[in-house]
Amino acid sequence: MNPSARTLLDKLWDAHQVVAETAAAPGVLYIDLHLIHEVTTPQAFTELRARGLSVRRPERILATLDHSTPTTPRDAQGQHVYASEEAAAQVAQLELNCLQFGIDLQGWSSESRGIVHVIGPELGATQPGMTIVCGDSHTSTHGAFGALAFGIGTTEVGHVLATQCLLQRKPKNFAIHVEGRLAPGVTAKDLALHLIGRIGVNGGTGHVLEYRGSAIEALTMEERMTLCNMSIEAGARAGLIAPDETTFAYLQGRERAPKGAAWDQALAYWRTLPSDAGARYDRELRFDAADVRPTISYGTHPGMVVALHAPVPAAKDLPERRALDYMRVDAGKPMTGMPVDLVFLGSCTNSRISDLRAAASLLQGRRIAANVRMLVVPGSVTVQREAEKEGLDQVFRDAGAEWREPGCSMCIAMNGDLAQPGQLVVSTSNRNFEGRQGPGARTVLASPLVAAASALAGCIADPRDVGKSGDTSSTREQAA
Ligand SMILES: CC(C)[C@H](C(=O)O)[C@@H](O)C(=O)O
Ligand code: SF4
Repeated sequence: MNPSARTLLDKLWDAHQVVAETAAAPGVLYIDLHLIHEVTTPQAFTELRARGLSVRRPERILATLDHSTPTTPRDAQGQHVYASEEAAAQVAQLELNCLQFGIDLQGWSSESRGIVHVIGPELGATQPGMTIVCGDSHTSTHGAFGALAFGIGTTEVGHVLATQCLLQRKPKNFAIHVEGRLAPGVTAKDLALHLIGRIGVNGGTGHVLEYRGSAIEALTMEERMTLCNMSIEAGARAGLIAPDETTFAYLQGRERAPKGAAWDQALAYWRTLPSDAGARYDRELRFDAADVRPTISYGTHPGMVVALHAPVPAAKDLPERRALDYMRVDAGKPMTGMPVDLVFLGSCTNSRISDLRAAASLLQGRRIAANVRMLVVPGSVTVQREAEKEGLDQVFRDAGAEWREPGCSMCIAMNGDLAQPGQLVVSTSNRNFEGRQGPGARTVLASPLVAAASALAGCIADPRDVGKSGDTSSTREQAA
């Protein structure tokens, strides 16, 4: 054991802690990139105004509109149709705040607008070695690049706006080693759900999860983002993956990535970031990628998951019994075959181009079931344009799905996209608590492949069965 060996987290921390933490006080961490959106910023700007403060480094902020924005086209008068006055006011307020404080906003007219966690990487603003914060829990997504990225509260948003620094205590190191290869039809989403099922929704509390091993190295950047996105659902402060050639290839040439000599210099630094051999972790977990099967949630938190055809486990306590009741799920039976009302393909977990391609590969030349409504919501205008260039929008429309404008959409149901009470939604998003997708709505978290297969079958179905003769109806019979 080398006592000076450091983990990726240790290195990121050491490089950004400008005042050391003591037993009595947290340390001061310098923040490289601050992401902001319309929901968690209004009070922070109000506070700045009240104190007569300016924004310390406006050029270090990436601002976008995503949560409250409608995903339907403008009306006949060319106006956006907001779900509520509150939603419209949030958007107008961020527009005004950005204007007044000199912040560049990816607003309605920007070709770069989209879900904050989709556009950061897309623009190359998210880079290895950075500290990245946002008033949003799924900031963990950006850890896929070897950046220390985590969610903060609205008060802290104000601190970062004013000082570009944050008071923080260092989290602990938790290594998740995954060796081998995911089987065909098994995705990064399945891996994330499987992991949360294993360690629980509080399993990562107080820790940063560093995903390691051959199975992680084999993932694309978009798959790594899906995995890191859900770290917060395991209770972790953040997720991390060491930057490697896959990371560098993804970033090179992107709008905000370093160029020329600055690129070479950045690359040299980024290569020093991976955890040293012999570095010590506070906790470690190992499993084989081959253990992961297509996985879905059956309850009302992302830790209540089950392999696609496996029986739903019996409730262990009162909250679990309540969850099964709410979901109208029977213990002892598999989820496959359960009738589906809605399918949502979108959110910062699974709305990137590879997610849309995966779903489209199953929907191509087929029709979704008559009882199902399917919403396809690209994560950004960039994803939207690329999908349209490839003709994926037409594949979705021809299959009977709705092709929408980018935004958080039905992931959070604060923008007009929501399920009706009692409706069952197979959703590629990351949260499934009671009412998340609308009052009384029942959410089943799944991969884009499972979502597409379920849309086709009209009930929860296995993507590996699509195209096999008589498969989907036989799943339905099984349930009856
Ligand atoms: C609105 C925001 C504070 C919230 C979050 O922090 O995650 C949202 O993005 C969510 O997914 O629930
Ligand atoms: S897509 Fe969903 S999880 Fe992601 S930032 Fe938006 S509301 Fe939060």
